[in-house]
Amino acid sequence: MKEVIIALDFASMEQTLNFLEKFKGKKLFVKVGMELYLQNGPQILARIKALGHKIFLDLKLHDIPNTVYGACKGLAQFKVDLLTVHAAGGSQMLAMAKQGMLDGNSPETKIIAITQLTSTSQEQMQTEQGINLTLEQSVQKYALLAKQSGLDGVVCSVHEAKTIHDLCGDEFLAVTPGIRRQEDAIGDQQRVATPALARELGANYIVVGRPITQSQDPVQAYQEFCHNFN
Ligand SMILES: O=C(O)c1cc(=O)[nH]c(=O)n1[C@@H]1O[C@H](COP(=O)(O)O)[C@@H](O)[C@H]1O
Repeated sequence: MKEVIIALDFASMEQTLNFLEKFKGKKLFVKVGMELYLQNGPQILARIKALGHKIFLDLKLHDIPNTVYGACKGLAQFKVDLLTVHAAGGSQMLAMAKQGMLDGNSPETKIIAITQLTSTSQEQMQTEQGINLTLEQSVQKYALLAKQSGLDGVVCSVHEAKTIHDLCGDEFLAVTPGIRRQEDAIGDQQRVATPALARELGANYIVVGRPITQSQDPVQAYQEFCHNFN
């Protein structure tokens, strides 16, 4: 299944609902990240769900295992489709995230791990995080850790998607942000790719924010991303 996920990086519920209205009832897969969730709370999830959209809840949880377990157990009630945690939290934290979701009775929520953010370059990773690997190796290491800890996939850039499937299997999800068409501004992203390259390298989902949300015609931009990815 290949789908375009729209990142709803808005501050308010009103802005979000106005944006979604433009799609005239089409069922979408949308991402609620920290900007929207932290200012509007869980009610934003209920509102979006009531419209029939699938939800990727991107909270990038990263804490001690017991705390992440409790957060996931609590978040299970919202029955989101995807949830993010940071692979850097370690194998025990990753396993406890999954366990929390199961104990909260939402086995259908897939948990995926952030490997290296698409805004991180290899040089920055090596100098600031002190990781003495290539970026590709670091992403692979985190992907294997996530897989061994029972997670459903990872967030990575398109450039790492193929090796992740080779290493972890085709069922293991590669969810890829940092998607830009030739004409789009790159902004704060580092490891970017076009939707066509994402298709070619086997990404399961592409996550697209500003090129759609800031577009003059978001519906048309969304359709263009879908067309080029599918
Ligand atoms: O977890 C994410 O979704 C994520 C991980 C990552 O490595 N890079 C990344 O850009 N994202 C998210 O993907 C979206 C990308 O937005 P744009 O750069 O506007 O397309 C944002 O909502 C980011 O929070």
